[in-house]
Amino acid sequence: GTGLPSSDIPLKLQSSRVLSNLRDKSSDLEKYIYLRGIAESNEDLYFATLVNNVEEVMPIVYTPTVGQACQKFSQIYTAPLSPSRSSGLFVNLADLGSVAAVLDTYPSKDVKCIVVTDGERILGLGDQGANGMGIPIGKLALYCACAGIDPKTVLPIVVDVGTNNEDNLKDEHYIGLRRKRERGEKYDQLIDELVEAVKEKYGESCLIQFEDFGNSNAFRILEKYQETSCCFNDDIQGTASVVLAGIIASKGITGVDLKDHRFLFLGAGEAGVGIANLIAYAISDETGCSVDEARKQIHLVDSKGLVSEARVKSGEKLAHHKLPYTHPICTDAPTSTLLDCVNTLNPTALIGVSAIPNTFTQEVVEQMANNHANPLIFALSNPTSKAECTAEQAYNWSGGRCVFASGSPFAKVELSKENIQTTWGTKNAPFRHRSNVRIPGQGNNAYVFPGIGLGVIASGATRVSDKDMLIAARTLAKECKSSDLCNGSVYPPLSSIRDVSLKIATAVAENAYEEGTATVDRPKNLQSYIQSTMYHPTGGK
Ligand SMILES: NC(=O)C1=CN([C@@H]2O[C@H](COP(=O)(O)OP(=O)(O)OC[C@H]3O[C@@H](n4cnc5c(N)ncnc54)[C@H](OP(=O)(O)O)[C@@H]3O)[C@@H](O)[C@H]2O)C=CC1
Ligand SMILES: CC(=O)C(=O)O
Ligand SMILES: [Mg+2]
Repeated sequence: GTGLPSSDIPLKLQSSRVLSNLRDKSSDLEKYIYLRGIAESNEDLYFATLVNNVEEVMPIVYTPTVGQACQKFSQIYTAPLSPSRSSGLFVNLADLGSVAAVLDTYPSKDVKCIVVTDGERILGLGDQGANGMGIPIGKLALYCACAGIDPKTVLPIVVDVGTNNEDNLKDEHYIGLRRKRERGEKYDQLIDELVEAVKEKYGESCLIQFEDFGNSNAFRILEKYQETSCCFNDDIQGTASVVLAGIIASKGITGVDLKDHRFLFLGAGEAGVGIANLIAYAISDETGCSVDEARKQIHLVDSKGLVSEARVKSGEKLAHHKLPYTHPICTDAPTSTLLDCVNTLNPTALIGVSAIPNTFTQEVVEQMANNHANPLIFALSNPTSKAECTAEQAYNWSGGRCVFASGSPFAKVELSKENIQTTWGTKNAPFRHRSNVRIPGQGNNAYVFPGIGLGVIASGATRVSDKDMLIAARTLAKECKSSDLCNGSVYPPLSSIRDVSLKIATAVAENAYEEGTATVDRPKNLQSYIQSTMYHPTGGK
């Protein structure tokens, strides 16, 4: 005998048992812990549960619950004594000089996809140090579930260089280095050694996704490795792609072309500047104007106010990534508050990536809705507790007329009849909301990074380009159908994510062949080939 129970329970049945146990748990964190246990003991069962119930289970393994799990990561940590696939790999400052040997401790040898964080900016929750491991684990779970990347080929990494989070430093259970963050040369050396060791061990086509680094490192690291290694920064580039997709798709509701929008961002960090740069690139690609010209219709607000030429002239040293957006603003125009900026700049789209909740106030949303028939209101900060406003607020304050998207999921909103204004839509809009139900789309990079990764891995691409992000955005936008738009969503349902990922992957792989970065011979039928490489949790003893 096998020593296993005698009845051979099919995976589907096991998975429905997991789901019913999950529903019995009293908190989301309990659900997270329960699922982590299953991931450790029965990978196929874990993925079957996630793949078949993505809308219900994703908010547990990913945002918002993963944020809470990171904050409690040291308390709930029960991983085995040696690194395992489901618990990831910690590369510490003390490993400088021997990072390759640390990679050798990982059970999988055929690694194709890595998500790495240094834990400094975990969602909108700030520095979580080594507890940030929840993020690479969660992101890679989505690679496997949403794009069929083989779980045997993924590697979650935390680069532990210390933390400035005092609560962690004081916590006796904290699993990370108990010191302040390394900011000097050793930091750069450690990242460099990791990138080189990955290439050496797993090859030039092993994909590295940089995730949730603080912005003083994120932009630098991306610039340093983008042209020489197979990598991208998900917060800068993946986010940009998904948001651009939502804006393109929103034309189906608003009738407004991408090039005719005026954008105002709350937040001028990785997500803000990443999105702004890709929008400008897309407008330039569509209209033939220069990227700098396109940037003139984009304004950013940071923690000190509107990013502008006046701030540079006053001697303020603005971060490098903000400089392309230091536009001249009429000096007597009020810009002290977000509401002032909305009045002065008259944006058609308001995009929140500040991690500061409740900043899209009733006045701000009402002003957007006074100015435009269907303003875009994207509250993209994660987790839910950091969202600039809720779906319900955005819809109610705009009389149901705004196009809303959020970083973390919000439930559908049913507007009371008297709260729906009849003046929605513009004469160009091919589609207008007709019902009082809104299903807000999730403007989260999870819609694109799995598909991009699948395309890169399947073609053996050795680089990830900004064009890949543009292509992924356009592909995703096409997958948003009128059945989605009629509920107010600018994204397809998450239940179709594997199909969406396959399409994104095919487009990205095609681009790798065009750009000459692919290393796998081009198959005759690219899409069916990529589909044939996708992992399906099938179980079996
Ligand atoms: N939906 C999605 O897919 C994604 C969502 N995000 C979310 O976006 C948020 C920001 O992430 P990221 O850009 O990487 O973080 P960064 O730290 O790089 O940037 C944060 C930005 O917000 C600004 N900011 C801080 N406080 C205020 C304030 N009171 N008013 C206006 N602006 C303020 C900061 O200003 P300053 O520059 O002056 O410090 C900075 O420009 C997070 O919550 C994250 O979860 C991120 C990636 C993907
Ligand atoms: C979604 C994501 O990557 C973030 O909030 O950081
Ligand atoms: Mg992130």
